[in-house]
Amino acid sequence: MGPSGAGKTTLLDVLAGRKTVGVTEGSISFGGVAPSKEFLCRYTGYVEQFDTLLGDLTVREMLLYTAELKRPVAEPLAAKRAEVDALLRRLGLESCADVPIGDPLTKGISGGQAKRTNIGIALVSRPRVLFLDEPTSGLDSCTATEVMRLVRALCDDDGTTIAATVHGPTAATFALFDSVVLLARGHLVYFGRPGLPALQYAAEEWPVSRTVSDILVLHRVASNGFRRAAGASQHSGFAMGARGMAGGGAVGGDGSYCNGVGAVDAGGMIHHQHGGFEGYSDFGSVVLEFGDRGSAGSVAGGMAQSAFNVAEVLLEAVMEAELRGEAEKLAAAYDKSELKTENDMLLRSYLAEGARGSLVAPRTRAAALALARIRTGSADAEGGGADGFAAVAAGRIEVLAAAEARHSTLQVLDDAAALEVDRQVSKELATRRGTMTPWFWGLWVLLKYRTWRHYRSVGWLASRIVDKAIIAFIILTVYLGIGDSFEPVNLVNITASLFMWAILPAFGAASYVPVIILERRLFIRERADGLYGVFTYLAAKLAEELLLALLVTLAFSAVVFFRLQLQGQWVVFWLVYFVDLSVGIVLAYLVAALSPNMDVGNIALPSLVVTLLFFAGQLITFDAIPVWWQWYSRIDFLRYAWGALMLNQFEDRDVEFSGGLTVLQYYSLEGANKWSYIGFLAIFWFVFSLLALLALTFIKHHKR
Ligand SMILES: Nc1ncnc2c1ncn2[C@@H]1O[C@H](COP(=O)(O)OP(=O)(O)OP(=O)(O)O)[C@@H](O)[C@H]1O
Repeated sequence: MGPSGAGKTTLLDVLAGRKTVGVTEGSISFGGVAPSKEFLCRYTGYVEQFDTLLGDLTVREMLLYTAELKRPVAEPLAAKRAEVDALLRRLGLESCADVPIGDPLTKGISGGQAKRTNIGIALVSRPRVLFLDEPTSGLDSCTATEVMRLVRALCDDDGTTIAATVHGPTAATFALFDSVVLLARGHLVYFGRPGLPALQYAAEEWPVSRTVSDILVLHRVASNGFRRAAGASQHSGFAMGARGMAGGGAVGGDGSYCNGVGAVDAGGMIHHQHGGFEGYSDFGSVVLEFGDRGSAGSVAGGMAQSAFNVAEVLLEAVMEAELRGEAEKLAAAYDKSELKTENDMLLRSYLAEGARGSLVAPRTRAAALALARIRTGSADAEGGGADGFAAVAAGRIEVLAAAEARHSTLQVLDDAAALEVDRQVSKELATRRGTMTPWFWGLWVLLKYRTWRHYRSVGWLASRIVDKAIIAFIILTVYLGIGDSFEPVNLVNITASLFMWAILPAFGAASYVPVIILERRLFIRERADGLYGVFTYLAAKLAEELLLALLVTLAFSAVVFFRLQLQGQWVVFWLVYFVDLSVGIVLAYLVAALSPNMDVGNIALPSLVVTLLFFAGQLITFDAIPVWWQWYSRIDFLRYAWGALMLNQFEDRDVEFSGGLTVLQYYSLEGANKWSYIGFLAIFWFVFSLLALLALTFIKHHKR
């Protein structure tokens, strides 16, 4: 927890191995050892602050898609379905299971449902650790509490370790956490229990001004009971109680705190016996009850009640310190505190215990601390067993906590199952594979869920067919029947029609750029989640596009070739068109992978294609190109596409064209082989594919 910019997401990213920029110091241990990238991909889940879902899938499909990619291939589909159904039930998503998720423009599920779907995605593979970045952001307080209760249940029921960032939790939400890391400007200012203990710490250790007076009062009330608090406080006039505390009462003061609800007399305090206050929980909040003047007994009559959110007080205090440029002071106070000494001891104990220690970590801090003393061989504990422990407990830890700690200790030491868990975790930590499924399975799942859905989407299909249909229509109507006329006046028309046929797929490829850029956030998340590798992703994208391109090019090339009455082989005419379009698509992917954003991507590809036009051989013949530009013509794939079409048209009838030169001589194509040219085109496809693969793998536009 911490104010905006405190470093919450940064801390989470560092822990989850998702930080891509900056220098990180220190070390991170999972189960006692530094985690590998592969372990983090496979055995941890990360729910980002913003939704990264596939809008055209339903909630159930989204979870099943993830399950098929993240759970073992050997597991039958029925078992995966059952797991997804159980998750839907658990996450309260049954009512919207078959509703398409939607996107900002097409309303699908609600914000809370989307958040729960994201959590479901992270849970599909039953991760050891679940990271949640502001899981409650954008949700109303009721839904937020509901989501966090669900998360708490995951921890309680499955033993999943949860690390979540929260910005301004409700009292109820705050109470769900076992411990809180409070950050300010990237510094750790508190690490311990939430609620009153945190308040107590703040009151004692933080050098803050205004808020501290409130904190102090509360702290005294909390730790010493009302009697002493009343005596000490000149600030507040309120009656107060917290569930689980010794009692409640009205505290006299000057009324400054109680918003004019009616203060009791200064210095006066009356006990009241109103037990069982409606606090949200032991540590989440303190309930303030503003009573009638001087009459705490009449709690029922005319009483105003207000919940005091400890998280809010802490945040307010931290923000105040930040505003005064004193965040470092809070951090320094923590560094010197007894709390830090205790935390360090706990940490050493967990590290020493490794996987077993962290998995069987006791629930309460007091118990954990007692355990730590035993584990680290503290003098008190060396007395042995329960007695030794009781000695520790007698000092600073309550007897109840001692019993709990002893129980946990016995569990740690005696439970054979813990050894098995230990072994299992060690195996997981040693994993060398970031993804669960082989590449061909990943490819199949991507095609099954995403491509199949695209192929049923009119919008998706239209964006890939209509442009080619329009071009084919124009070429058809403009150049109709010119292909078999070898009159000198018609030769330019033929070369021009072939030129247009060769270059337009490259221009049209601009429409494939957004696919990669718009999906970038999803791709990064799914890759980091270990759903698939870059090769699988690229292969799926290309398979999806090339299959459609195959059908579209077959249809349009047949109509154009025969209606224009072009010469040569139709199969060459089609093949050039198909390979040319494929090169354009993969070039678009390469440009998209290199482009930091849509603006750059949109301008980059058309600009590049324009430069290629100049050197394709039709606007200026190869021999006429200045020598220092000829290299560019050699690596211009459009030159080979158009060249192959020209060779197909004229190789059997190379008529005189200009200046005593035949067509192929004039365009420097004489002696060239159309199949070699098609082969060159194919090489471009492979080279661009490889470059796109490298760019997608190594270029990280997403800085976090
Ligand atoms: N320990 C640190 N050392 C140096 N810089 C840090 C540290 N922690 C965070 N930062 C920097 O502070 C900035 C804010 O961090 P971050 O986005 O993690 O904050 P946040 O608490 O998640 O904010 P918000 O609530 O607005 O999302 C980032 O530029 C980050 O790089």
